[in-house]
Amino acid sequence: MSPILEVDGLTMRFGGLTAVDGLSFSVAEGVIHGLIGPNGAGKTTTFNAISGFYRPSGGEIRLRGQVISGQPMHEVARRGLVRTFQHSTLFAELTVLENAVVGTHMVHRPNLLAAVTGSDRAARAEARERARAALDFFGLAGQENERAGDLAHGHQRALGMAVAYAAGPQIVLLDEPFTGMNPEETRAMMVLMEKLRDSGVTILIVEHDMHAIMGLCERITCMSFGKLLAEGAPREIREHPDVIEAYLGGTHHAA
Ligand SMILES: Nc1ncnc2c1ncn2[C@@H]1O[C@H](COP(=O)(O)OP(=O)(O)OP(=O)(O)O)[C@@H](O)[C@H]1O
Repeated sequence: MSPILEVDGLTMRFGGLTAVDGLSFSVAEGVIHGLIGPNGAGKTTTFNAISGFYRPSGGEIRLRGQVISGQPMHEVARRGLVRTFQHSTLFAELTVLENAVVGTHMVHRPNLLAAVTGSDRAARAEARERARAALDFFGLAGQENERAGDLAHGHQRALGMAVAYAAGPQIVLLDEPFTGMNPEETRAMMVLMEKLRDSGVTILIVEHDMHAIMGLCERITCMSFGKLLAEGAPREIREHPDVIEAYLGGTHHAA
């Protein structure tokens, strides 16, 4: 099957520092694909470039063969690629449902104010329906009216995924979704991700929790110092001498 996402010679420079240096990899449709590497390897920068947060200094990013690099985030989202952030609750003061409604407007109507105030009745009802379906999918249906900031940590993370899912993406980029989770929350989140993948959404995930990454991903890309270091199935990556060396030689150790 042709890849849904292609990163082709991506380069990101910040002044004199090259954070990502000619990185190429592709993500097959319908899989959970991991992007790993020691601290400072360039993973978050890569995510920011793919999702339209940064304009690449060089290279090209393609979604289903169409160039998306250089497009703004809302346009990238409209085309079907949505990301979550490391600290993913969008609006702590809004209710769970209102947060999910904002997710639907990432692609259907980029006007946040209209999203929250709901100037147009039919569109608002439709957005609420999509938002409710997303909350239901992630097991948050009973908490629609709670303030997002009051949710337990694991539920806040699930809400971050529901907000992304409400946008109706073909591929989601998850940035360290297991940070701060206890083992039980991690397991619950892994089940949600598999459910998301099984619903037809491709997942690209940056994560330091090696146990979770190895258990979840069909394929893993490992980068180091901005470059591709190794790529393969979890077992190949776990046993790859360059990967072991990169982790042991750096400040971060694989669990
Ligand atoms: N906006 C920026 N301006 C300048 N340098 C940056 C910027 N963003 C990232 N960098 C640098 O680029 C390099 C890659 O950083 P990045 O955050 O992408 O790595 P990472 O693999 O996500 O690390 P971590 O696992 O610690 O989150 C680092 O040296 C970092 O200091």
